[in-house]
Amino acid sequence: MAVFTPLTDPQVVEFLSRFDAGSLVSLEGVPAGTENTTFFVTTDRRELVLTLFEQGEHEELPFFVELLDYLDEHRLPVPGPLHDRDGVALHALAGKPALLFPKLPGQHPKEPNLTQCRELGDTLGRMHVVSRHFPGHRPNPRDLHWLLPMHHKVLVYLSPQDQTLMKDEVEIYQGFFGNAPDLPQGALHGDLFRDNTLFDGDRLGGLIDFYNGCTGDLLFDLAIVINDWATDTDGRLDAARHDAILAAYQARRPLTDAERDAWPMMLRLTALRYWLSRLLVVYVDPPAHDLTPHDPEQFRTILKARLADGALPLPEVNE
Ligand SMILES: Nc1ncnc2c1ncn2[C@@H]1O[C@H](COP(=O)(O)OP(=O)(O)O)[C@@H](O)[C@H]1O
Ligand SMILES: N[C@@H](CCOP(=O)(O)O)C(=O)O
Repeated sequence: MAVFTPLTDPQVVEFLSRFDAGSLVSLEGVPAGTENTTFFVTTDRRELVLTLFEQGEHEELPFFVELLDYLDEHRLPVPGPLHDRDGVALHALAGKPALLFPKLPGQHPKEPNLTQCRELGDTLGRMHVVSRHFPGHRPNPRDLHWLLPMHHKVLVYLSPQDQTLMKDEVEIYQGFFGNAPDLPQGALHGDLFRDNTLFDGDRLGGLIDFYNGCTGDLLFDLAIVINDWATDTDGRLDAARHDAILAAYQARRPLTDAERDAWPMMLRLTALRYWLSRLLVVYVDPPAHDLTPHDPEQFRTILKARLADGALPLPEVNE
């Protein structure tokens, strides 16, 4: 159960009174969240989601509001936050920063089919076309600049072989990305796993949970998607899902030559990024609340599979 901050009906009634969103009918805590407190709020006019921010840098919340507003204005399927009658989106509730969102339709796909993969690739491609012009700025909090200092913190918990694997990988990324290949930049989701999407059947209802959102290499976002959406249980790439996502993505935004060169390395870097962030949660900085952490091993397996197999050929782009 992940309602870290309970709310009463009168608190929510008072909160809703600032918005043109109708009157409270029901309030339901959402068990699925892992970082923030989420409620489904039904009013006599619409279905909403109320998020209370439990952790993270609260001063970064205006960036997320601007990014979601921007993507919503460009007709991407994201929950554009509701603004009150004075135009303000971000408020405090029960002492926590709070945002109200439209409730988007659908469920998280566990085993996405090829139509869903195409939808996702198409939407991410559209998003990256518009996000290149997003004026905001937030450096990627999980890129190589983060890997470099943070990987030292977990080495002591790893077997000698895994220590070597992690150290060697970070050094290789430093050599490759340190020489700064010229990769297209823009705003990223930063964590676009299946459980941060909602599908209503084969229709993409929305992309949610933008709190890893940042600006940086667009390729980083795409590699996270492929490692989560197109990987089999043994960590190896699933060619059909891989091709469906990448063909649809590239129909919107073909990869540049520099991105094609960097692709195998970016798949490895983003796999290690999650191996490391999950190890940090398990060994170094466990959450205050009692939730089962994600399994770091899954991303070690993915990294080893990318090393053994390399990347699959990128599908041809139809001009
Ligand atoms: N706009 C939305 N529309 C529909 N469901 C949502 C929306 N936002 C969040 N949810 C639901 O709430 C759950 C938790 O939200 P999320 O932002 O992922 O929280 P956390 O960051 O704590 O993991 C999601 O898994 C999803 O089921
Ligand atoms: N989706 C991630 C969790 C978010 O990553 P973090 O670096 O913000 O902790 C996962 O599956 O590990």
